[in-house]
Amino acid sequence: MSIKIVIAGPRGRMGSEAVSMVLEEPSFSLIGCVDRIVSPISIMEENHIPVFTSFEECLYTLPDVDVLIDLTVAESGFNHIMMALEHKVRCVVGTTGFTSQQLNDIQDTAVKNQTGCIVAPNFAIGAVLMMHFSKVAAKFFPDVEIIEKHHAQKIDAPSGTALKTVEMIKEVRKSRDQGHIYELETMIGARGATDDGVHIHSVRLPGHVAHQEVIFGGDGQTLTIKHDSINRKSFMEGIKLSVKQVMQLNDYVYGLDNILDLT
Ligand SMILES: NC(=O)C1=CN([C@@H]2O[C@H](COP(=O)(O)OP(=O)(O)OC[C@H]3O[C@@H](n4cnc5c(N)ncnc54)[C@H](OP(=O)(O)O)[C@@H]3O)[C@@H](O)[C@H]2O)C=CC1
Ligand SMILES: O=C(O)C1=N[C@H](C(=O)O)C[C@H](O)C1
Repeated sequence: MSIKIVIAGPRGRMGSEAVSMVLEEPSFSLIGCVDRIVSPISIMEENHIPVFTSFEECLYTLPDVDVLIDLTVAESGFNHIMMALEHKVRCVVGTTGFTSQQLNDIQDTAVKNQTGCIVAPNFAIGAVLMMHFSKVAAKFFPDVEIIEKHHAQKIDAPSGTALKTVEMIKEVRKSRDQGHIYELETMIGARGATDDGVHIHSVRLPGHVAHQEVIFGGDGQTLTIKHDSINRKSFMEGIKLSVKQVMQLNDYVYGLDNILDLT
C-alpha cells in the first residue's frame, strides 16, 4: 500500500521539487496539497491533485492522510503541524524559523498524540554529515564560528542548519566566550549572532542555494568543515527517507542525525 501524502507549500522552491519527487516514488501517493492561494499549476492539474487553501479543509476532505510534508514558513507551518498531530497525521517538516517554544510545543503534541513527527532543519545527507563531523571536531577544538550562505529570498536568519549545528556542538562543548575579552564591535553585528559563545554569520546573496562552513581554530591550525547544496534535489533523498521512517514512529525526532546510522 502506498503512503498517502499531502504537501504544504507546493509552489515554493522546495515544495515544487518535493511534488515531483513524491509523484516519481512508486511507494508514495500525492493525494493533495495545501497552498496559500489556488493558482493553476500544470503538474497538479495533469495529475488531478486537489489544492486546498486551508489544512483544516484538506483534512476534512481527505480524512485518510498518512503524512504531511510541510515546506512553507514558520507561522503557517506551525499551525499545519499542530493540527496534523492533533488529528494523528504524521509530519515530515523541512520548514525552518521556528522559535524554541514552537519546537517544544510540536514535540509535546507529537508525544501526547503518539504520532510520528520528524523536524529536519536540513534534509541533505551531506549537511547532516557536516553537522555530525562538526560535533566530533568540537570535542577537540572548542573555538568555533559558523558562516552560512543562502539565496537572497531566504526569510529566516540564522538558518535552521546553523542553529542545529550549534545545538549539536553544545552537546560536547562547554559554554565559552570566544575572541578578545575586551572585544568591541564598532559597528553593531560585526561579530554576527551568538549562541552559547558560538558566532554565526549569515550571508544572503543571489547565486547561492544553501552552504555552510564550520570553522574551528586551535593553536597554529584551523579546521574547516564545509557543505554545499548546489540545487534542491540535494534535499529530496532525505525527505524520502523521512517519510518512510516517520511511518514507523510514534514520537518526535529533531534532525536526520537521529534516524541515520552515523556510527
Ligand atoms: N529542511 C531542509 O532541508 C530545507 C528547508 N527549507 C525551508 O523550507 C521552507 C520553504 O523554503 P523555500 O521553498 O525556499 O521557500 P518558498 O518561499 O519558495 O516556498 C514557501 C511556499 O510556502 C507558501 N506558503 C506560505 N504560507 C502558506 C500557507 N499558509 N499555506 C500553504 N503554503 C504557504 C508560499 O507561498 P507564497 O510565496 O505565495 O507566500 C511559498 O509557495 C523554508 O522555511 C526554508 O527555510 C528550505 C530548503 C531545505
Ligand atoms: O531556506 C533554505 O534554502 C534552506 N533552509 C534550511 C535552513 O534554514 O537551514 C536548509 C538549507 O540550508 C536550505
